[in-house]
Amino acid sequence: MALRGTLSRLLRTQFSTTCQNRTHSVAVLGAPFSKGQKRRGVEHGPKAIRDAGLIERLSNLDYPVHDFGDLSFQNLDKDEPYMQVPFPRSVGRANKLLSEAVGSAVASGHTTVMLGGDHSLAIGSVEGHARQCPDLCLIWVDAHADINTPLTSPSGNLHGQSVAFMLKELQNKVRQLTHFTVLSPHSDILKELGIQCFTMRDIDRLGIQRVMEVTLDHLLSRKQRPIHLSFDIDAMDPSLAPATGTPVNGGLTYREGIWITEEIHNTGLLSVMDLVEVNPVLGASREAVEVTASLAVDIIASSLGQSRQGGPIAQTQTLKDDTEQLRL
Ligand SMILES: NC(=[NH2+])NCCC[C@H](N)C(=O)O
Ligand SMILES: [Mn+2]
Ligand SMILES: [Mn+2]
Repeated sequence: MALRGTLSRLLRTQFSTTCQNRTHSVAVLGAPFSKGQKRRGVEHGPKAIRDAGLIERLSNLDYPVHDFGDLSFQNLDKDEPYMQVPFPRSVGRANKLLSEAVGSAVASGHTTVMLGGDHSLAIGSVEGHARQCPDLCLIWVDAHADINTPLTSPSGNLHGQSVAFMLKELQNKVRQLTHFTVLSPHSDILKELGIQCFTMRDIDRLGIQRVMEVTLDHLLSRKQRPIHLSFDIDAMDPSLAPATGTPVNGGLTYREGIWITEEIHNTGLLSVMDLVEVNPVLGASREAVEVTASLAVDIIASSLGQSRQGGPIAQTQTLKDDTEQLRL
């Protein structure tokens, strides 16, 4: 009994250090995959984001950055559609590979950044993360709720179904995975499932500051949980992120996007983030592609603590300033 007690304490300690305190090092993982939808080009997302200077930008922050390069996804000769769903086996395989890669990056103690690729990759990314950190919470920033099923999907594409797959697949395996927040258009099913959701109208009404306050309170007030941020670049207004497959007018402003990521960074709980749906082939010009990719870099860097002035957010400096203000 005593031995079992000690062992389980030891395992608990290991588990909690794996899933907390994760700003020591960053792992970057490219996932050049596009078969969660039918348009070509989104597999070049990781290269476009790296070419826009991601690694250099992250290196200016305070911790070591490990670029693990791109996963290599094999092409399957035979991958017949399932109902309307194209490439079901390719998506399954890619996500299995990604799940393992994300899982081992998290287990090694890195805050992990997954560069997509299309948003079907969140299935594997969240699964790999959840295996290590079963009590994670998920923040989904997107112009779409991605909660279609093969029956309800207008396109059949799996990148519009990732959240549905997570709920279905993971609810038995990872029972605690009930803490979701989606920042995206309203959907009745989200309400029915008790998933908190903020639409652009909510953001207009409440302001992004209040929206993030309520979101983080909902997810973290009872318990500090590791955060999985799944950021679809199409959440940003198409004037800022034109090179993407399913743009929607009236998206987030630059400052709203950065506010979201700053607030997530400030929790100190970001554990894994996905940055998906940058499609360099769909940009109308080279400039459109560069603008989109460099916005992706800004979003990632800000999630990892880059201040608006460029350097890391100096926590101690902020504290000191506050104290001095109090003394005055
Ligand atoms: N990850 C994305 N960009 N998803 C777009 C989904 C679009 C549409 N709702 C569909 O199911 O096909
Ligand atoms: Mn989307
Ligand atoms: Mn999406």
